[in-house]
Amino acid sequence: MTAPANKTAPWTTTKPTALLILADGTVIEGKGVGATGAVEAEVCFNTALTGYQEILTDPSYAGQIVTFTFPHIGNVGTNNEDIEDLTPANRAGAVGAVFKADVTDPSNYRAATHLDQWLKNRGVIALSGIDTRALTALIRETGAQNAVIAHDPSGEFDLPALKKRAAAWHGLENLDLAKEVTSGQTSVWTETPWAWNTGYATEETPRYHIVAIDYGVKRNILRLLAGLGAKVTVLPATATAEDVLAHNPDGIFLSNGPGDPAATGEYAVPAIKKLIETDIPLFGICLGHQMLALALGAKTQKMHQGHHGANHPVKDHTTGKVEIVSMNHGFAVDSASLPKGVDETHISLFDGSNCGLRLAGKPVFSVQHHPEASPGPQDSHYLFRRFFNLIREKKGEPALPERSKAA
Ligand SMILES: NC(=O)CC[C@H](N)C(=O)O
Repeated sequence: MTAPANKTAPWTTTKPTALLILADGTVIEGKGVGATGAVEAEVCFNTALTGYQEILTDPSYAGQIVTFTFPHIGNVGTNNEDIEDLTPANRAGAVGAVFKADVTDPSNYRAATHLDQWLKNRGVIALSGIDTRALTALIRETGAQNAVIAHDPSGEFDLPALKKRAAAWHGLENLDLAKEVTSGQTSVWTETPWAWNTGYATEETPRYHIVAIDYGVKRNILRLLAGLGAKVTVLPATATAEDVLAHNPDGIFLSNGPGDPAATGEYAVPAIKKLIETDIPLFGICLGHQMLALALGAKTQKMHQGHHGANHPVKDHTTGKVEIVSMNHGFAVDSASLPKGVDETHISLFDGSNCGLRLAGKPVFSVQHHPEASPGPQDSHYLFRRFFNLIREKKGEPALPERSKAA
């Protein structure tokens, strides 16, 4: 396969100001956007049609460069609301981005900052003007690639040195990034929940207490938990089972997050093992799902190209319903390794891979996809209600319908 460089693009009649250098030495030339410098990361592609700001600020993208298959990125600018990492100061999220079209001036009433400036502020290096279809096809054929993305407005690059860096980068396997992106301190989530997100009227006074372990949690997860009537205490990734139980929670939530789930085996997995011994309802999303599977004795593995998009079909075996979901993962739970007593509840209809599990006889379940969306369809919001119903059941309260009229 030839390099998907687009050397005839108008801005490259002089020198390219940004490069994407794959570990195999392929050099893709483009126009620099955002921060300058060079960084090693894994390149993946995301097929969502909307939500570039939420995608770029999803802490699960730490250590990754996102190639957007949607060609026009930046046209609605950026704002201060569509940010998914918990503390903006952390600036956790993708380290690089690849766009097809040049970034235009924003045209949207919510736009506060031009994408170029916003990427600069966050330290994200991007390049535009390449054939993203060809790059996506290359990733689909050869798998997610280790690479270096480099931006220098002078167009002066030390190519041999950058190629060396790309080839030498260790990749995401065995890499623990959750500890790096966690907000790192105990806090109570206070942002006002968005009632429209829940399908139910927001409860005025929280009736339940949920402890969320932050491995790189997305804001919309916390909003949805709060919107269903919970006070949410956020604990750092390294919280022990004792730290969690000291808060006397009605429910425990394991968040999404970046890196290799198997690399969290020293702190997260042992804590989760203890937490599932209690009878407290527990719900995990994405990295939280993968770590729960590890705690139950299953295995996780690196995927070929991963799932990154907002249009993936997933089947819920417990209801027979198909939901169109938001996805962002490069590792997956090996269904064949699920031990007895652990049921596979959801599968991807793209490749049959595991997308959910539940522990027989315990109020414990998790999913691989992103029911909080942001961005993406809200088909899976019912999973939050499923979690709350486990809490309600334990308290002797009647179950809420899983699906509101809107869902
Ligand atoms: N969104 C997530 O939590 C991602 C989980 C994990 N880092 C993966 O890539 O599979």
